[in-house]
Amino acid sequence: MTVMYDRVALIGLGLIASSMFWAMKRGGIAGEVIGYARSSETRDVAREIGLCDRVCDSAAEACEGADLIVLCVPIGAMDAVSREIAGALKKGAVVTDVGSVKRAVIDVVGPHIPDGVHFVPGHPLAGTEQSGPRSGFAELFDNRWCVLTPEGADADATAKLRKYWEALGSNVDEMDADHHDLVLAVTSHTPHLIAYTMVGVADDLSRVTDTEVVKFSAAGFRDFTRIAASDPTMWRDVFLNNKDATLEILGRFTEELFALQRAIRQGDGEHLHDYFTRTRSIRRGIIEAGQDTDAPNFGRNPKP
Ligand SMILES: NC(=O)C1=CN([C@@H]2O[C@H](COP(=O)(O)OP(=O)(O)OC[C@H]3O[C@@H](n4cnc5c(N)ncnc54)[C@H](O)[C@@H]3O)[C@@H](O)[C@H]2O)C=CC1
Ligand SMILES: O=C(O)C(=O)Cc1ccc(O)cc1
Repeated sequence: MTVMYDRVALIGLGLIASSMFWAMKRGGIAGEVIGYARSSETRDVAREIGLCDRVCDSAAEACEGADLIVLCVPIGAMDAVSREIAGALKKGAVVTDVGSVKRAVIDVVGPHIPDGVHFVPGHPLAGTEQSGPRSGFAELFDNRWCVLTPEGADADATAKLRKYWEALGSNVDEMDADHHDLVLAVTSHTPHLIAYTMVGVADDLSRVTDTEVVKFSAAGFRDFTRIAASDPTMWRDVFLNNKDATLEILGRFTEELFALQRAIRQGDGEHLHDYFTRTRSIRRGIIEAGQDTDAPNFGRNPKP
């Protein structure tokens, strides 16, 4: 139990912020946690369930005197909240964020950060399809990666934020923001779009009833429906703000899909078999690296 920051401000009180709060409480990592959310309903829920030591009615008030400020709002709201808090940030404070896209956040938040305040962008690669102040839990970040994209930010501020995420349970890596956005386009953003599409296709298919879809959902499709139940605002903002990388990956995806479509039409079993053999090795690689979160022993593997 080591207090790393005397006062932490969480701006936006949804899945990620509430998980951070419970993880901070679990580890005794923050002296005091102050919260703010835009809607009064969310602030009322937070007060009711004891989410944050104090909940403020303005973002600026929540940031007064804070040593660490974490922006936990959808990407599209990052500009507005950083504008709101800029005047309240104390010298030496560290501002970070948890947004799923990094370049766009750096572009909109960076200009509002005053001299003497450090901005170290971040992204915990951990989440669920749930959202809102009641959805968080302390274990969310355990054994998951958190990527920091410091781009020349103060080395001490970055090193301390790294230790903070480790104290929350994560493994931490550093990356260039554009590279982060490309990696996430492959591993998270495009897969979400594909899940949204497949569930949309099932919903559109009038010859198969909704009841049949529910009744006969195989495990793969059930995973798609879970992912496609993710927060619409958050995911709209991800695609609007990681446009180039997502479009590049989608272009490659549709090319491969067309090739598989042709192999099916032409009865080219060799093409299909070779392709599926190659993709199988990716899954095996994930399991060998101890990153299979579905495995019963996940989280009990030694940290890499
Ligand atoms: N949900 C997930 O699985 C993950 C989400 N992220 C990122 O974390 C951030 C937050 O996501 P979640 O916690 O899932 O969202 P959420 O929807 O659960 O919570 C978002 C919070 O922000 C508040 N908010 C929205 N607009 C606001 C504004 N203009 N001013 C102040 N508050 C505002 C909402 O009222 C809500 O309290 C997003 O940027 C997302 O890309 C990162 C990793 C995983
Ligand atoms: O629920 C899932 O499967 C996720 O993929 C969660 C998630 C969503 C967004 C992120 O930026 C990181 C992780």
